[in-house]
Amino acid sequence: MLRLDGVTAEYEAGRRALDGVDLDVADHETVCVLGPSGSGKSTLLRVVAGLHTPRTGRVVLSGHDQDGVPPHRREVGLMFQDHQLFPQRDVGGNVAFGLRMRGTGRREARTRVAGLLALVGLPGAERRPVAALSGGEQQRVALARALAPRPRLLMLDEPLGQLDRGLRERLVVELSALFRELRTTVLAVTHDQGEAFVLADRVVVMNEGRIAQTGTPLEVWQRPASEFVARFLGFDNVVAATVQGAVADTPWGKLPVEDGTPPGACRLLVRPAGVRLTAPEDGLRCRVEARTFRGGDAASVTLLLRPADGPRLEASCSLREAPANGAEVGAAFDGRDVIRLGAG
Ligand SMILES: Nc1ncnc2c1ncn2[C@@H]1O[C@H](COP(=O)(O)OP(=O)(O)OP(=O)(O)O)[C@@H](O)[C@H]1O
Repeated sequence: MLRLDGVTAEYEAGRRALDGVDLDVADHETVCVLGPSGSGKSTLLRVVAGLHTPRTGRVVLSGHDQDGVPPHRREVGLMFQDHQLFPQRDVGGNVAFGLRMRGTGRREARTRVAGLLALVGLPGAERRPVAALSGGEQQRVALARALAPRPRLLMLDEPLGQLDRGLRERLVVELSALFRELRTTVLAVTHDQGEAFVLADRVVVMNEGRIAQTGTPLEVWQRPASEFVARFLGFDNVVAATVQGAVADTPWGKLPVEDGTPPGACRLLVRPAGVRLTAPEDGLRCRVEARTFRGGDAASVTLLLRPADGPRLEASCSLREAPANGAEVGAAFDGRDVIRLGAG
């Protein structure tokens, strides 16, 4: 459906916003682009939409090279962070805009607009002026407008950026169901990992204009390819280590690693879920330095452990088992959560 081949893009000569990006998006796939601010996520969307001309490389949509094809001929829907609604039209007029351009009949347009407004949590808002909407409401109207013409490729830049948490959580689940139902191909930029996890068939993590890793959300969370990806996902237990056989020598002592882990000096990630609490004498002896509550159904607590030697260690445990601040505990390690990271 979409292919980028060695795409580089620059706003100023010599400073690459995209640097040799290769990416394939299959029909009906939802791909989420994640990455820190300035890593090139928006530029990627702009290049695909035809709003920015790449310096080198190709953008191919449904087998057609898009070189020289203007934005309105690309059959892509794009929703920006700053949503750009038409202030002089009411909500219904905004959502119906793309439908009118495509000659959709009045009755069908009305039904579809009503359905989309209900979906984004603004049922019956057709006649409201957009100037009277809050930022979050405007964002929902922009989303409905981008969805209305059912574009073959829908691109969203932080689609739920300004909404409050409860609404985001509800909308993201509905969006994911909607994308599946409409069988739209989606390329979405988000900085919210939870959102990417729900929406994406595949995530692309970007760093300084390059793709640092791509894979299913599970693959990327379970096996971050590099220290950059691991830290971007919020993992802090990353240390220098030397792997030999089924053991890694680390500042926390000798840790088990999975069979087949390549030997040698490397950076090593210990996922907090793989740190099990024991009696102090049965593991690496640590003091509990801080506890952070993570809500949700499977309420869990992140513990910051201070070993006598070596850097601090994050562990997670259930609320019920959480030891008190200052408690002495032991830490034991599960080799399945001890991961050798690649360079880069
Ligand atoms: N209009 C512009 N003029 C000059 N440089 C720009 C322009 N837009 C983006 N850049 C630069 O290109 C690089 C990539 O920016 P881009 O907006 O694609 O990143 P991003 O990952 O979308 O960031 P954010 O998450 O903050 O939106 C950055 O270094 C940025 O400073």
